[in-house]
Amino acid sequence: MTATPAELPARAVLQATGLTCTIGGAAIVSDVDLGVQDGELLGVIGPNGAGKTSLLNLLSGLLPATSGAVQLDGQNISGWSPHRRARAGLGRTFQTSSVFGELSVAENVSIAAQAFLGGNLRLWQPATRIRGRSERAGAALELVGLAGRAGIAAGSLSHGDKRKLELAILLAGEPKVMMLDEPMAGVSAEDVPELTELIGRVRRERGATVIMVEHHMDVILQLADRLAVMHHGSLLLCDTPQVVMADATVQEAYLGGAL
Ligand SMILES: Nc1ncnc2c1ncn2[C@@H]1O[C@H](COP(=O)(O)OP(=O)(O)OP(=O)(O)O)[C@@H](O)[C@H]1O
Repeated sequence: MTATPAELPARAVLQATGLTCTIGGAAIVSDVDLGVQDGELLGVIGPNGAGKTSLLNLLSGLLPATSGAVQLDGQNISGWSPHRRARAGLGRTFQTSSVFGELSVAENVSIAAQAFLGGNLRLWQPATRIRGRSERAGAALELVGLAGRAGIAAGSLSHGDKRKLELAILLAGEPKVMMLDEPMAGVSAEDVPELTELIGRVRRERGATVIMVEHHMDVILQLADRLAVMHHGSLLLCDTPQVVMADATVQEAYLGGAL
């Protein structure tokens, strides 16, 4: 009997299989099987040192895998450089802010849009390419609410606004998968709700597929469709937030530690 669409497994845009990284004899990520479905927000949680950032680094190619595979849209991208993975649609932000402070807000986003459209940053460019670049950059800045501050130096933005700019930079590259590494890190408590709302809006308006590492449980519970729990480099559990939060092993893993 043919399966109905509802019974068919959802399509994983990004799939890790047996992903392992051993450094100096220690497995910092061990045999992780994890798929991110089209349009979902997958939260990655776990105590400090559990391997969350290392998992993102393995997916984005910044850390070489000892074994295992990564597939993007069904294509095996294992062994590809970080740059090639980014060009193929794996976008990434980092725990620490990574904007060019001397450049304007608009220039920061323009560079990302240019990289997506291809070509280099030479002065002479065909008018269509310049238009495409500035339209993409403008739309991304509009979405994150920074269009009115496009001309100011990125370095003069508040930490929360720098995080918004990083999102705009990511969006301008139109990634298939957005990987956010602790987007709330360093953001003041009063800016957290606005940034949380923004990530939710980006998902709704762009249909974005997101993997997000975050320690703020209130944020992750508000945004995530599923939660992957890392512990000592292994994937402890991946399920709905309700199932994960009720799981005795997860609660034990966190006993005495910050979620
Ligand atoms: N390049 C590396 N060389 C050696 N050890 C590393 C390297 N990168 C990470 N580790 C180790 O791997 C473990 C996992 O680190 P990772 O940063 O991935 O954890 P995390 O879950 O993101 O932690 P946090 O929540 O504190 O950011 C840690 O013990 C860390 O010291």
